[in-house]
Amino acid sequence: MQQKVLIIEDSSTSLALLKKLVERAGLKPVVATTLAEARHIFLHSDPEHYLCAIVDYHLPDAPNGEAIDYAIESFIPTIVSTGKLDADTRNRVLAKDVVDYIPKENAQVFDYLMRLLSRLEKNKGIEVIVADPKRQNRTAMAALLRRHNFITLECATTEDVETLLGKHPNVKLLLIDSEIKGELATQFVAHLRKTYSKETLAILGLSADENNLLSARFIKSGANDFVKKPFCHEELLCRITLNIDLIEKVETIRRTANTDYLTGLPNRRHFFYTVDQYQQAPLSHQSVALIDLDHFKRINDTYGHDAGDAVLKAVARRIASHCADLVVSRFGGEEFCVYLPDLPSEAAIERIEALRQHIASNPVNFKDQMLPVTASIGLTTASSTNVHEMLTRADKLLYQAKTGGRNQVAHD
Ligand SMILES: Nc1nc2c(ncn2[C@@H]2O[C@H](COP(=O)(O)OP(=O)(O)OP(=O)(O)O)[C@@H](O)[C@H]2O)c(=O)[nH]1
Repeated sequence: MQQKVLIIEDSSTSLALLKKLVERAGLKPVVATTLAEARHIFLHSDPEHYLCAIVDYHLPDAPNGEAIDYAIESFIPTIVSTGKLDADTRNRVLAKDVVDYIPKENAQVFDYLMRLLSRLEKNKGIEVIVADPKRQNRTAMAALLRRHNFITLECATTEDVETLLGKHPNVKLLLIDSEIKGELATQFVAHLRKTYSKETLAILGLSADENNLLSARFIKSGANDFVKKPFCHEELLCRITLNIDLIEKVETIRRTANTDYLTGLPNRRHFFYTVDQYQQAPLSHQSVALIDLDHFKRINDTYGHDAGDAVLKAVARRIASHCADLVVSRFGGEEFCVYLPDLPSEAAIERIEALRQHIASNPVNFKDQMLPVTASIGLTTASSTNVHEMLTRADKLLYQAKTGGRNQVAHD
């Protein structure tokens, strides 16, 4: 379901701009020009359907931020838009439990709002651990993070942090107080870094300690950042966003570097990395299948390059679904590779023969034309710790399958 954004705004210029921005972010704007109208609209709504509200500080029937209180009380993460930017208004806005505030009618700020909306959307899938020995601190911090749509997990000891990290592989951020119970906080951060890299888990140290050396000690032990208590919410959230943005950028780069751009399958580089991971443990069986589409040039020549691309994508999907438990890769051009760890030879042969039949019996629909596709496959079941040796054997067998008439599996 498309997420909604409640906009409470009486200026028609700002309203038009906000609506456009919300739509551009792929969200559905729901508009009210007064607090009364917002109450009416929201009466039959489910807060769960709203990503957030963007609320004007000053409205005809709510001149002093009453609409902000209403949105917050309705459990919607609330962003305030305000024409006034004086310190008093800013402090009054931030004293309410808002996500953030944006000054109105400033093009750069609207760019910031776009990023904020996208962040709120992404945060819904991000788990954060708040590790602090004091329950009151934990609760306040978790409430602040939930306002930004993060999923929060709380604990008081280093032992519990490790248990939570083990149970929740999607945790991207750990906020750890220097007074955490258990191990010394900085030592514990260094210990965590043996398992969790800076690119997968951001660790942010917090401390009320007057000792100025603590920030450096946290960072040298492997923390991504440090914030001194008492902290300004705005600064803390900026730092959290910076660190999480960085983790996501690294994830994107890693994904791109390991994925074939056309089919979305893992690429050759990822194949070798994954096989290497499997080979770290002793394996009683290993097989490698090289799959090459037959007369693929003809498809390009007859139906065009787009048709060729569509066939490659369709075959990739079939291989991926048929071999979901195996290591699959597009090696390049019209060649794919499947690595079968721990499958006895007979089972591997059966599996790959079934894949060949699956490809051959499902022509690809391209613009309502059914394009027949077959594949020749070379399969070696002679296990070796050197996967390159196995690939050379599979390649020779593939050649046999081609010269033997195509649309067949040749195995040793
Ligand atoms: N559409 C499309 N074509 C590609 C892509 N990569 C490689 N090709 C084409 O795949 C074709 C491979 O042709 P050949 O190596 O002669 O092999 P073939 O026609 O499949 O013949 P056999 O393998 O002998 O059955 C070439 O025409 C390449 O241009 C791609 O990403 N998209």
